[in-house]
Amino acid sequence: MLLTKLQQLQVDEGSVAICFLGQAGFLFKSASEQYVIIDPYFSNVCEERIGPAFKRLMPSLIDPEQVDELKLAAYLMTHHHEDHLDPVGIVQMNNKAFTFYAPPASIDCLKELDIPTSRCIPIAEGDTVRIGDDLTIHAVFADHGELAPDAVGLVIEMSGTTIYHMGDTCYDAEAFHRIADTFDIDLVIAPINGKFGNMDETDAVKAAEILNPKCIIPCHFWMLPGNSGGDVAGFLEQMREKLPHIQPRFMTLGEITLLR
Ligand SMILES: Nc1ccn([C@@H]2O[C@@H]3COP(=O)(O)O[C@H]3[C@H]2O)c(=O)n1
Repeated sequence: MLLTKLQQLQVDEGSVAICFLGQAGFLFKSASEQYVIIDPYFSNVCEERIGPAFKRLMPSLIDPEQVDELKLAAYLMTHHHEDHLDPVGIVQMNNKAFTFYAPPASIDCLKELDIPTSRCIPIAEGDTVRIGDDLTIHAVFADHGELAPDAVGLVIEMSGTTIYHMGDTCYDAEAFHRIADTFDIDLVIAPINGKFGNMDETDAVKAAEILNPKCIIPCHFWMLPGNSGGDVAGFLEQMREKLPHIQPRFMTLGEITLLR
């Protein structure tokens, strides 16, 4: 149902539809009807592999098989942890007429799932990938520590907009200044869980001050009790007080918003 809604949505030139899938997962649709998915978490594999505190609280609103039917322009992953690279969901995608772009440890996981090498493109900080006329992906800094040394953030340019999905990262003012100097960012998607080295809501506000986007969407909250803290209300309050010129968009699960 959610995907039907997204497919029926008219996206005007110069706009991108952003659909929040929960945790760090997002699905983007451009005016030219290109779909890009990033870090979707479809299953409950974190509880199975890590333990009961990692049981998912929110249902997945999309089936991997349905996503497959969208004929994605790109399936992007910021790193290999299961809530970003869902091995259960990925093997349920039957046709797989799309390419994965992900850091090397993630590519290794895909190969273990028997995804052909021809469909796995490794990316690292500093890489740029152009896909057709209207989609460019830049792999940028992320610091997720020893848990995922090759983790990246991703800057996605599509339909005349620039979206920066920060991936899982700590706060690093110097690195964020470099990114702000390189890209004119419309939307930042920032983790706020404050666990396993990730930024919390205060860090996300400080990052927004440096990156200076038009709007910011918080993510990585309330999905897995063991790994999804995050004070959304505190984030919204701090944004209102400190950065009133930047629009925070708190998205509910399955919500679709238009970025212009
Ligand atoms: N006991 C644990 C706790 C956490 N984890 C993983 O560590 C990751 C840190 O951030 P993440 O990438 O959102 O996902 C976490 C778990 O997969 C794990 O594998 N075992």
